[in-house]
Amino acid sequence: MDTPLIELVGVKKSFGPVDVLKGIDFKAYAGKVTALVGDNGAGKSTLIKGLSGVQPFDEGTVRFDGHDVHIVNPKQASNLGIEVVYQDLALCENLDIVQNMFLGREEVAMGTLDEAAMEFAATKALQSLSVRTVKSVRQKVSSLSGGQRQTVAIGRTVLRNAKLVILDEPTAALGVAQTEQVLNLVRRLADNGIGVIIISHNLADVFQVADFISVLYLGGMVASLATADTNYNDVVGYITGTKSLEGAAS
Ligand SMILES: Nc1ncnc2c1ncn2[C@@H]1O[C@H](COP(=O)(O)OP(=O)(O)OP(=O)(O)O)[C@@H](O)[C@H]1O
Repeated sequence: MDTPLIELVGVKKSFGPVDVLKGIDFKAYAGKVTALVGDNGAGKSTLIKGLSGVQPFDEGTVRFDGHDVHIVNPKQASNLGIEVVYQDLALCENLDIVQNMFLGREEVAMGTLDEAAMEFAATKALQSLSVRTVKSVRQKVSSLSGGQRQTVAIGRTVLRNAKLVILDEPTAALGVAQTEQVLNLVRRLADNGIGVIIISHNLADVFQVADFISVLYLGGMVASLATADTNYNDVVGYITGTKSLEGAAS
């Protein structure tokens, strides 16, 4: 297998006396979708916050594209090409799609915003994901559905030339058809060569979209599996702790 795009070795994080991540090993690959699953409180968000520099890890090694890195703030993560799409999506309702996709990184030409260039780049980013559900990139976000909003947030990561996109529960608030759309989008992100980590409580989504499944249980990584080599019941067993590390191909 290729060098992992991201590799964690022995990563730890504590809050006071509480050990939340107890020496985690984890890998995710370019062009692949890796699902990170685990029950409430297992440590998924803490792992993601460490990767995105929001809440740096206490100990352990982080390798990005084969190189040791120290991600201590979000800017550093972003410079490496790590983008997180949080559940709240961080979109501005009163701005249109282009404005949201360029938020804080607007292109300027001769002292004014280069609207044409931004519109072109936003359209191109959405086209690279074969997005057909958005009528106009000048639509306000307030007029978009939940699935379309996810599309905008995911498109923004493409525009930022992300190498690793982390999606926190991207389908949690969506109905069946929109979930399908977003999962297709997740697949296309990976097909474009981007490494994708998806956090989800919905195992049907996980089995549909993920190439690999990593299971956290009480701050430990109990299984790292190829989706093709496992099944729903086993993954539920790892999540609930009824199946142990033994037998896990981690
Ligand atoms: N800032 C903090 N201070 C103290 N404890 C924390 C802090 N952040 C997280 N924790 C604890 O760490 C544990 C893991 O939390 P985390 O949010 O990473 O879990 P999670 O797997 O993302 O759960 P969920 O699926 O509910 O979002 C929990 O027991 C939580 O209470």
